[in-house]
Amino acid sequence: MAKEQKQSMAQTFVLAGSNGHNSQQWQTGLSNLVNHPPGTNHMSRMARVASHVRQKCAAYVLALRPWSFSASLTPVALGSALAYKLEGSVDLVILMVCAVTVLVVHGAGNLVNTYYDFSKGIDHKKSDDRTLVDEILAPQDVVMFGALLYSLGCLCATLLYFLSTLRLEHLALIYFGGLSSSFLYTGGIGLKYVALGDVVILITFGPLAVMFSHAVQVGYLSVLPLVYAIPLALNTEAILHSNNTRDMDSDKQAGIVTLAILIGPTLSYVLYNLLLFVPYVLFCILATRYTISMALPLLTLPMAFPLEKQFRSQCYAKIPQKTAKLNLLMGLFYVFGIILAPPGSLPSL
Ligand SMILES: CC(C)=CCC/C(C)=C/CC/C(C)=C/CC/C(C)=C/COP(=O)(O)OP(=O)(O)O
Ligand SMILES: Cc1cc(O)c2ccccc2c1O
Repeated sequence: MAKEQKQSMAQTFVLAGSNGHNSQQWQTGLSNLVNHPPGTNHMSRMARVASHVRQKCAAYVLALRPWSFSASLTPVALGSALAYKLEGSVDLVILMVCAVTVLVVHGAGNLVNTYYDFSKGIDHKKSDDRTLVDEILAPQDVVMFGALLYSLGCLCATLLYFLSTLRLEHLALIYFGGLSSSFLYTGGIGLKYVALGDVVILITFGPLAVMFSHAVQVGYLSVLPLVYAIPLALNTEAILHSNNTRDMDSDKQAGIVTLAILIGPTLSYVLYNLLLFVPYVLFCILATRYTISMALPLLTLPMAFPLEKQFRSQCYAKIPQKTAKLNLLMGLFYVFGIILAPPGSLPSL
């Protein structure tokens, strides 16, 4: 094979990697490169392979939409903080494994969402999620990656069974509840497409995830984490609601129904404000009635007002991402508030 021919083959591979195209093309390019074509500089070949592996890895990480991960990390931190207050200590290994479990199930849910939104023609060139629309990854890559994450989640849940004293049936109930919600959000019956996505998010990213993280630490199920999850769950739902309000027109065209479509733009604005500001009202009540450390999340109020203003002006660009940033900070301050509360000062059931 002539040297120029091999170089053009390598270039095809470069293009396949950067534009995406399909994984078969990428693999063909890769095997051609690693098959040591004579006359090609070994180091530059290796550098190209390394660069493409890096590009592919970056594509997989971006497909997970990591900006949304605050939504699953804050409830894990909250559940562990509550366990710390109740039991006086937390097991850091359990905390880490629990965080990875919830994170990978969330990530898998995002991939299922990417796959089904694309196959139903809901995602388009102007969508936030263009992993498949722009051919950054092939649908088969997304399916395989999702299956890998679900398997990793099951492995972590098994590890948690051995690390925690929580009964198997309780652990399995919450874990598979989270796993099925993450799939059914867009897969199977597709709860998102029949205006039930908001309920799924409120439950999974709120009570379910907080309860899971609390239960693996203390070894039993309790209703306390469900109550503490309320302010955080409302704020997390604000992320999704802003997302759905932004996508209202394209979702309508695609023939799906979301809560934002059902209630229209004006009530959507009212709902976004409720989801954004009711948690602050709850923190004010907790701070004045119980302990001042519960006022810590109020430090994020200056971030909430610009979001309200941006939503009111119907300029929805990046509102979900900005709300997710607020979610992370509010969640962290909430957790610190709980940790710093004097013993016995927090409301208990
Ligand atoms: C308790 C355990 C073990 C796990 C819980 C783990 C969680 C939180 C699972 C929830 C997974 C889930 C429902 C993911 C869906 C994520 C989501 C809201 C995607 C956004 O979907 P769209 O509304 O289509 O947004 P885009 O328009 O940006 O695609
Ligand atoms: C991608 C994505 C998008 C969202 O709007 C989310 C909202 C709440 C929780 C998770 C979300 C998410 O993972």
